[in-house]
Amino acid sequence: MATGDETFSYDHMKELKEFDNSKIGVKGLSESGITTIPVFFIQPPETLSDLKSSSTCTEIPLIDLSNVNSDLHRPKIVEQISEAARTWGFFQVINHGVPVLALDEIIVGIKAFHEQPTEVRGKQYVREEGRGVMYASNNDLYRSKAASWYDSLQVWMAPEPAKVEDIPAVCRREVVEWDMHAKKVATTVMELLSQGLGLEPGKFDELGFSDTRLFMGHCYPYCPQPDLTVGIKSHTDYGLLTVLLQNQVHGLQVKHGDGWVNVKPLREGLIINIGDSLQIISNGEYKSVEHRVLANSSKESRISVVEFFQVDKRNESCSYGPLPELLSPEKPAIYRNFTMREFQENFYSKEIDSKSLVEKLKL
Ligand SMILES: O=C(O)CCC(=O)C(=O)O
Ligand SMILES: [Fe+2]
Repeated sequence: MATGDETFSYDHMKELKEFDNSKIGVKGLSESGITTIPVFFIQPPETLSDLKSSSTCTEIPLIDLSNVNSDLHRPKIVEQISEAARTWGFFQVINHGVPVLALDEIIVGIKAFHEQPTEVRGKQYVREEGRGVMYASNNDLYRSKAASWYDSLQVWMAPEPAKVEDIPAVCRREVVEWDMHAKKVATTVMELLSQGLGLEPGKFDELGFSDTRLFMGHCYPYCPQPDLTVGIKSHTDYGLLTVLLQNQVHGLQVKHGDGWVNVKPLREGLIINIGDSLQIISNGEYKSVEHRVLANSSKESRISVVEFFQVDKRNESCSYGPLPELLSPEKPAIYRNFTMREFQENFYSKEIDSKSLVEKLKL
């Protein structure tokens, strides 16, 4: 009989370490056929009650990039994309130029990685956040109050790219190619976003917006108790821009107004979102918006491929802040500058959460 003592003797850290050392990830837990999730995955009541808040049936803006190089159509696309970045912080692009084959291959490659036999995967399980290749469950496992139901493969693409031979063979070519495709799309989008602020298209390229690139291949396996945990808890992304591709399994939600909006899987679509750093350097014009992933209740794993873009993280003392071109007596800076050192410290000191960088820098 449960006496209640278990609650008091429960050692969160010990349980986390046992799980981490088992190297099986949540994929392994899911495959073991468990019907109840370990206690350390159970989210606090405030997180759980918010999961029940209704999601509206609106959708994030959809932007067609087919005529992006036409003088006639470009201004309209600039307007659409900057409006989406100002009001939603999230949008989906189609006709972005990435071949359908490449979209399919990266999803298949990441799925294949996560679906290798547990022992094979376990040999590659390593928690080393700052460089090279990492495969682990919950990047912030030891920094968060409760764990979430996802595993990820993380590969640093720049400024110090992981050794190609360290990228798992099942998805090596796909990951390397994806970096190129994601960077191309991000460049196009950044040019449009720059124009949307009234700046030269090449402004963000000059700043080196893609000098730091982090690739992540997430897996959200079936969760037997999706009402007690999350796929990824609500957070904003820290960098400048994120490019995201998902398979056909639902789960991603974006905060809009008081509610959550489901980002429906759209074959051939790429999801783009504004990160905290871009909210700051655009002096609040573009919004970095909270998003989360629900724990997956479908038998098929949800796979997502994410690439984060940021200025060179090695420029530790370099200072970034609202672009002077955007400031005027009517529009003074609303954020102070930050250095990459500060950015890095903030990133690694806490669990992924909401707006911490933006809040911290607010004047
Ligand atoms: O898997 C997703 O759709 C979202 C992942 C995400 O938000 C992140 O990695 O920052
Ligand atoms: Fe995110």
